[in-house]
Amino acid sequence: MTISKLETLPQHDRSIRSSALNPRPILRLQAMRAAEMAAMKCGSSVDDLMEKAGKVAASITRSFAGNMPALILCGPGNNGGDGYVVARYLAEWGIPVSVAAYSEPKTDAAKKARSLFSGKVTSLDEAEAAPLLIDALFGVGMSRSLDNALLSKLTALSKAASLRIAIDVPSGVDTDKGSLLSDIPAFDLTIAIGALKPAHRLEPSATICGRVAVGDIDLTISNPDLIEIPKPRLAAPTPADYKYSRGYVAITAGAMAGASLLSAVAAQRAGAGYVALLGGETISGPMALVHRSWSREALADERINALVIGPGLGRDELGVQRLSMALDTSHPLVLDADALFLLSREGLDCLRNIQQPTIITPHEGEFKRLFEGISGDKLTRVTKAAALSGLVVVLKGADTVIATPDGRAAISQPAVSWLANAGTGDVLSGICGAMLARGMDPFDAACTAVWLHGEAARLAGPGMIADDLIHHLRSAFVEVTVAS
Ligand SMILES: NC(=O)C1=CN([C@@H]2O[C@H](COP(=O)(O)OP(=O)(O)OC[C@H]3O[C@@H](n4cnc5c(N)ncnc54)[C@H](OP(=O)(O)O)[C@@H]3O)[C@@H](O)[C@H]2O)[C@@H](O)CC1
Ligand SMILES: [K+]
Repeated sequence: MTISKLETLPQHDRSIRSSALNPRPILRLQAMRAAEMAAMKCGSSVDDLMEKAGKVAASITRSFAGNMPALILCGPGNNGGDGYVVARYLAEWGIPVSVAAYSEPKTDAAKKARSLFSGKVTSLDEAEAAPLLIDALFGVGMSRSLDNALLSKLTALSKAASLRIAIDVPSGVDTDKGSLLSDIPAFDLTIAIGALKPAHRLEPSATICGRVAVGDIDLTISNPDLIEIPKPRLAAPTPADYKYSRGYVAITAGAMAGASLLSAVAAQRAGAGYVALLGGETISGPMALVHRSWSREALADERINALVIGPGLGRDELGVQRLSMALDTSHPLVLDADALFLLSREGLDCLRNIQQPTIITPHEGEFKRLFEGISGDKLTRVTKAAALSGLVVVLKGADTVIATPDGRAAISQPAVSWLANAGTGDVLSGICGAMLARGMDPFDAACTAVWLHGEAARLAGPGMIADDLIHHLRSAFVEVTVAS
């Protein structure tokens, strides 16, 4: 290749700096029904969809459980219909299968599916336990708690089984809220029909679901407003990059040295080219960390691409002053920890002048203090909080939910429970800062940060502390880094 040809190679594409591979949509009941209707407009009947649903569920079941004899519990609606289709396929494949019905099928599609299954169907009372229990009682049409007789039968059959699989959602969860309508047993695998639902990712139902596999039934889902936080792809620095082009993150120090240091080192390990601790001269840390005195001039530095404030800030007068000065800048912001405490004390009105991209990362307690009047399930609360505050809200937890003021939202895959310890939130805010500083919009920045944080925790494993997260952030980074 000649030099002139080399020079005409495409420039570094900024879009690849933050692209994710096909996020998986999460469909609430209404969106699920809409996708079903859209499929029908394109020529699929409910029978077709049920056939696909049952076939893919049977196939996933066989991969998961092998030839284990199965007992399938079928309800009156289309979830029960899926169950009859699963039964037909498993029987065709030579797997011993018995079916017990809660009641006769009530929908046309379920009646047809029932009629095509040539095996015996007993009443639920007569059902005998099998090594594999398949729950096709109720799916997204579950409208109330299970009656006591049904609940105790389900519990007994579940205890007697070696493996438990739920079709679409476990019978007894609220599909949109992720709450439990009854005290149901946990499953080893849930086969989500067509797409994930909030119940597969929100607690407590996410835990009840066990592992989740999505059974594809060829639904077309465009521009979902709710997604699962995807594995990101981050471009490696190019030869043209230099420290400031990779992002300058300023971390505000304060009363508690360790927390702001954790946040700063996390920002460094999350790829920021330049990280400065403002106002934390006495704090040690890596030699590559820059220490700058707190001053209006330092804060006004136009090279700053993201300002993190809150970890270790303190709740005293100094903290209040620093927060107020930070809010007066035009830097993209990450507000966490003590900044959130002070905001809840001073009132959300302090945020009225904020125009720049801003992420807040409360845990449940901070969220409740900040948004006192907001109630409901986690997804609803975070969505309302984002609309009310005009900020990207990251409500942390085993099921972290991120929402934007314009109504988009994302839920994480279940996080490892070892993450519940001091300092892990400080690390997350530093990673958020690094992602904002590399120019991502705040929703993508928050999603990427939560993914990297969760992956670092998974890699760190049992007994991890916040410092270990920073160490494992590098390995998490390796997994998502693509050549530029
Ligand atoms: N989306 C798709 O594209 C596709 C979806 N498919 C499948 O359809 C499922 C949704 O089916 P669905 O709408 O018929 O509702 P479903 O969950 O079977 O339950 C409704 C029935 O249960 C009853 N019932 C409710 N709660 C109860 C309780 N506690 N105790 C007793 N009864 C209770 C309720 O009675 P009612 O409230 O009307 O009195 C009604 O009779 C979905 O999850 C997926 O598996 C695929 O087949 C095709 C493609
Ligand atoms: K079910």
